[in-house]
Amino acid sequence: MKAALAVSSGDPSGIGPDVALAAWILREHMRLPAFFLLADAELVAARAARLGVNVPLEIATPENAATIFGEALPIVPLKHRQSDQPGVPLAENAAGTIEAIEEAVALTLAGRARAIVTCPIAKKPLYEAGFKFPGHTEFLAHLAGEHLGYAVTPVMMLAGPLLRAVPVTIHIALNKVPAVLDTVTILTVCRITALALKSQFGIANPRLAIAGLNPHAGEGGSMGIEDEVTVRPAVETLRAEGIDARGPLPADTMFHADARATYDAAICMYHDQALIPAKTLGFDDSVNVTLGLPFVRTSPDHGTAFDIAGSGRAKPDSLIAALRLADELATNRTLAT
Ligand SMILES: NC(=O)C1=CN([C@@H]2O[C@H](COP(=O)(O)OP(=O)(O)OC[C@H]3O[C@@H](n4cnc5c(N)ncnc54)[C@H](O)[C@@H]3O)[C@@H](O)[C@H]2O)C=CC1
Ligand SMILES: NCC(=O)COP(=O)(O)O
Repeated sequence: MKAALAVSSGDPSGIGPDVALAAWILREHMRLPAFFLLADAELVAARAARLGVNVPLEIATPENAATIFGEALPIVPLKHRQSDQPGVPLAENAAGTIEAIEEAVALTLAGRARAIVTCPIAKKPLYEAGFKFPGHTEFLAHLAGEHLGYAVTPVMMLAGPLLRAVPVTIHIALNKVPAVLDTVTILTVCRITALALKSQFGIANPRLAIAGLNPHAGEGGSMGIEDEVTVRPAVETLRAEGIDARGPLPADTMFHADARATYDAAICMYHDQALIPAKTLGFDDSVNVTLGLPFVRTSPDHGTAFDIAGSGRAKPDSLIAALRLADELATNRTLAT
């Protein structure tokens, strides 16, 4: 029997517990891979009662979770307790939120879990509790780097049926993007993306469409120089390496259907350039994947949705897509090694 996926419960005041419970209820109908939830079991029980769903919970180990999964939602309990206050992010819950992510990584690296699926975290309560990373992506890269003994460059990909989009810069203020963006970073992100598309997504010759930074990809330098000075040299180097890369392309005409048919991933220069088209085209079924790690990590594309936590309105679709994609990528990774 395959090991189960490790699901970190995210900010417990958000919809992580809601969508995990809903996904478990749909496990047979949606043919979901087995997963266990790293969580405070009492909080999950309280949330299930609040939502009025009848989900048997069973305290599990990573090893027996896959066996339990058909009959009960396996909970691998946290050391830290968490308080069930949907919609009210609490710094006091941060320790458990961080523990769940760290434990998911440790279990996956030890081969005790198949891959990691993270439910959403809100950054602010974590920062208030001293968390130093902009988001999961950077934290997971840090944990992977500690394990490997060298720095890891994580790459965020939003993967959906209609679009794969990769932001080169991630969680930074827009006014910092031009200074942070450089040719080497674009090259690294594109190489990691091309490799992952081949080895994990089964695309033999991945085609990358690389966006410019400025309107009209800089209009020949008259609307900004970064497209010519920073992006174009990266595209030329990638092409010289045999990677099918095009750009810098005007971002505004990259995402309509005919344009999307010409590439396998859009490489974007900043967070919203990638995430706006990704979430517009597939809010319910896109998945946030971190490439470049020594393990598989996926996540729903949405955030904590504090406005609907505990109300029964949270849709589990993106978590379901994340569970499926984690299972598929873990299989492909195993086959590749
Ligand atoms: N992977 C992660 O950990 C992510 C965390 N976040 C964090 O989430 C927090 C809130 O972010 P927002 O920008 O408000 O985005 P959000 O995705 O949490 O919510 C945006 C809107 O979409 C709705 N929504 C989100 N998920 C839904 C679902 N599954 N079913 C039905 N409706 C849903 C919400 O109710 C809200 O109206 C922030 O602190 C952000 O940092 C945001 C994205 C990803
Ligand atoms: N907007 C995407 C996002 O914030 C998710 O980031 P991460 O927590 O997966 O790094």
